[in-house]
Amino acid sequence: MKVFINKRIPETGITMLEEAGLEVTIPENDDLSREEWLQYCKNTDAILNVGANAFDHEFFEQCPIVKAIALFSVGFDHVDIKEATKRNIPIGNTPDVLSRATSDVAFLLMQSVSRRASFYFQKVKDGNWGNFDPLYELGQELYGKTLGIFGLGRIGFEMAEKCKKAFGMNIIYHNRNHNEEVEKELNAKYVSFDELIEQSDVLSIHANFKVEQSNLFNASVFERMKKNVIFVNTARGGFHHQKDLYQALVSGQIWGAGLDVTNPEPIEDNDPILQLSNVCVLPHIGSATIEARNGMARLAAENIIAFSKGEKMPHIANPEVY
Ligand SMILES: NC(=O)c1ccc[n+]([C@@H]2O[C@H](COP(=O)([O-])OP(=O)(O)OC[C@H]3O[C@@H](n4cnc5c(N)ncnc54)[C@H](O)[C@@H]3O)[C@@H](O)[C@H]2O)c1
Ligand SMILES: O=C(O)[C@H](O)CO
Repeated sequence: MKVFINKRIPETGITMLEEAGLEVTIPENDDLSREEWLQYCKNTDAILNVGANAFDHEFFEQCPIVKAIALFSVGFDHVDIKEATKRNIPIGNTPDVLSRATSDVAFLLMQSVSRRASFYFQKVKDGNWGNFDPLYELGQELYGKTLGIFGLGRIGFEMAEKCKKAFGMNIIYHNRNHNEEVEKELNAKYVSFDELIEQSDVLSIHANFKVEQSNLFNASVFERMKKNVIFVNTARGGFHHQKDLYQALVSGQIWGAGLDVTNPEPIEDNDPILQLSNVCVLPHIGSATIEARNGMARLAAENIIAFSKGEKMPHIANPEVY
């Protein structure tokens, strides 16, 4: 069986595939245009995909030979799941192995913004250490504050747990369903969306993205948040309206923002948000640790190998395919 991988992944995954007797193709140039990428996809049985290439109507029409797709990500918002399922194509993903690393980044962004760390680091790099000033660009402490989690799944839980342990934060959450275990374990309280945005001192997004939720966090939501709120998004940039977020930050309607994901991605070079002292932006590095990336490679390879043996993929985004 032929497997196309569009970008090199940790060796462990490639070795697993080769030892399973699969024919692996990885292009020399791994920065493929859409056309080049489609060309490779047309000639393969299975795809191990790194990145946000859209598996949309065009893809499924042009690549009828593809029988299985293993994503090198937990998120699958770039895949038309209905269409894949209709065509009996299992879509594998990589849950759990990146939850710690991604929640670490949410925690890091929260702290970086609360103490203006990236702003001050830039000043030092610019040779502008500055004099001790009792009133200049002060941070705020997180002890005992309220953390609101939007989407309390695997990553949201780990973020809530860290914030509880490190800062004794009160946890409120809004999710598709109640999670009684989490309520008991972290003394977390389920709230409505309105309560979440009105009561949080830190609001951290961890839901999986669907296009219907584009720009859910927009001007009308930012204006109802607390003035001291730190807005953290490590889920998908599509959840927030980038210009409305800028306005809310620059007008002091909200206190700060930590973003590992932006809208659009990559962020535009001239996005004025990059000039603000109350913002920290990272280039989508949630899962960028050796441990998480090795785990992702292993899970993605397990998915492809299971498929090649006629077995169910063990980590799957569309279990209804079986
Ligand atoms: N920044 C990164 O590098 C990075 C890394 C990994 C994952 N992610 C993102 O994080 C997301 C979450 O990953 P996970 O493993 O925790 O997923 P998960 O499925 O375990 O958790 C998502 C939770 O969000 C809830 N949810 C979805 N839509 C909602 C809505 N409209 N209202 C309320 N709750 C809603 C779901 O019920 C679920 O409990 C991924 O889908 C991905 O987009 C980003
Ligand atoms: O969803 C994920 O796993 C990350 O965002 C990497 O794409």
